[in-house]
Amino acid sequence: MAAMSAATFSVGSAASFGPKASQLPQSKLSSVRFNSLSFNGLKAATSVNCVSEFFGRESCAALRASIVPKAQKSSQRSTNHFSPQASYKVAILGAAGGIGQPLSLLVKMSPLVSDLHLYDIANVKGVAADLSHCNTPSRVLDFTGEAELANALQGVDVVVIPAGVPRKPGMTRDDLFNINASIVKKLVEAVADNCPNAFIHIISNPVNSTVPIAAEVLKQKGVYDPKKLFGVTTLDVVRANTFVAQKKNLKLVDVDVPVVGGHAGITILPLLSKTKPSVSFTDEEVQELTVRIQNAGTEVVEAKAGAGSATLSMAYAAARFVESSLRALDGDSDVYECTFVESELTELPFFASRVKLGKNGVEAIISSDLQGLTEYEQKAVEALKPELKASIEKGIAFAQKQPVAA
Ligand SMILES: NC(=O)C1=CN([C@@H]2O[C@H](COP(=O)(O)OP(=O)(O)OC[C@H]3O[C@@H](n4cnc5c(N)ncnc54)[C@H](O)[C@@H]3O)[C@@H](O)[C@H]2O)C=CC1
Ligand SMILES: O=C([O-])CC(=O)C(=O)O
Repeated sequence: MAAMSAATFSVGSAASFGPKASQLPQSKLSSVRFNSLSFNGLKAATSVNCVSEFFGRESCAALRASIVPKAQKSSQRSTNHFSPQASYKVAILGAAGGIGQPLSLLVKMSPLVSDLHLYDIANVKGVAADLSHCNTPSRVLDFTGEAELANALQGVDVVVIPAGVPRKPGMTRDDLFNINASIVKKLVEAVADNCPNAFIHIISNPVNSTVPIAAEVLKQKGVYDPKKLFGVTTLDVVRANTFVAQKKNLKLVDVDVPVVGGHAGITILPLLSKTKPSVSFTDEEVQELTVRIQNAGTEVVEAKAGAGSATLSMAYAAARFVESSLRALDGDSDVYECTFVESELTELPFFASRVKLGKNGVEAIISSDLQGLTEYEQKAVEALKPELKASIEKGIAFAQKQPVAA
């Protein structure tokens, strides 16, 4: 156990056992890199099994063998091992919450993170103390309350915002607007003042409105860069991949389903016809899978019966999006994710789709995803637009009614 927890591996060392990223199918890239996070301290044995899906048995045997000597060596160190790759600062605002805590743990495992800033209005000190004992590269700092918010954001490259209230059974995401709109507005004002060049990942619901609020705040502050503001919709892709793999009996790591539109009800639109690997669905399967993916958040809210909404799967999805952003910042030119961004793909000002990420944020919006759709998908794109438009306009109107202090 001690040896395992002391094992230290980097993305680079895992990758060197198998094909280069450019040799892997596109659909595998995020998962490869994301799975390799787990080499940086936790669950080494399980991860080796998982990664053998990509790297093959021989490579994995070599990898497994190499765990032991590295682990033995590193167990003699008394302090954290700082990897030369770890160079990015990540701030999580709402870090003590249901999403914030497991997300902080997953980001703590990233070999690309040098500093992890955990901010919340309460209870974050203990979370940070606990997390700081993990012998992975990043330094963990805690910040409590508004007075410490500016410090939490100094020099930060990626800001993740899961702050706000979650749904209870019977509520829509829009029912969270009255509380979460103000929370997001305040936090993004601070981001604009303290780290205006950071990538901003908005998790707080309703994402279809909170992202437009954030954009408006950044515009009012004169620092809006549409390429760096993201609504996190990765969980919709994660769910679509899981449900499709289960339904069609496919290997999970192979499956990639783009999900477009927004992040609420019918605005969540999985493009099943674009599933990779190519797979055919009956009309009934399309209907059943689409509805399940659209209602997956509600499925969790109901199962939790008043104790909140998705936290663990959301943390997993958000950590994947953070890692993808860090890889893009680090110069990886092969990073694609679905996300809700300013877009010209439709007549709406914001739309979720696959984008290519680069050092400066969104490098390209993958417009081909909206071409060659089935009739069902075309109709669904048209059907989601009125609701998405209303949510976007609601967010913009809210932010314009309460302009930020200069
Ligand atoms: N984008 C997506 O796919 C998903 C979004 N969500 C949303 O994420 C949000 C958070 O969900 P949970 O973590 O489950 O809620 P939670 O209630 O467990 O945690 C929220 C945290 O935010 C903190 N907070 C509240 N006001 C704050 C402020 N002004 N500054 C900093 N921190 C503040 C709270 O103290 C708490 O620690 C919700 O709005 C939820 O709807 C949840 C799942 C998926
Ligand atoms: O359903 C919710 O309220 C939380 C959420 O956005 C999701 O799980 O997709």
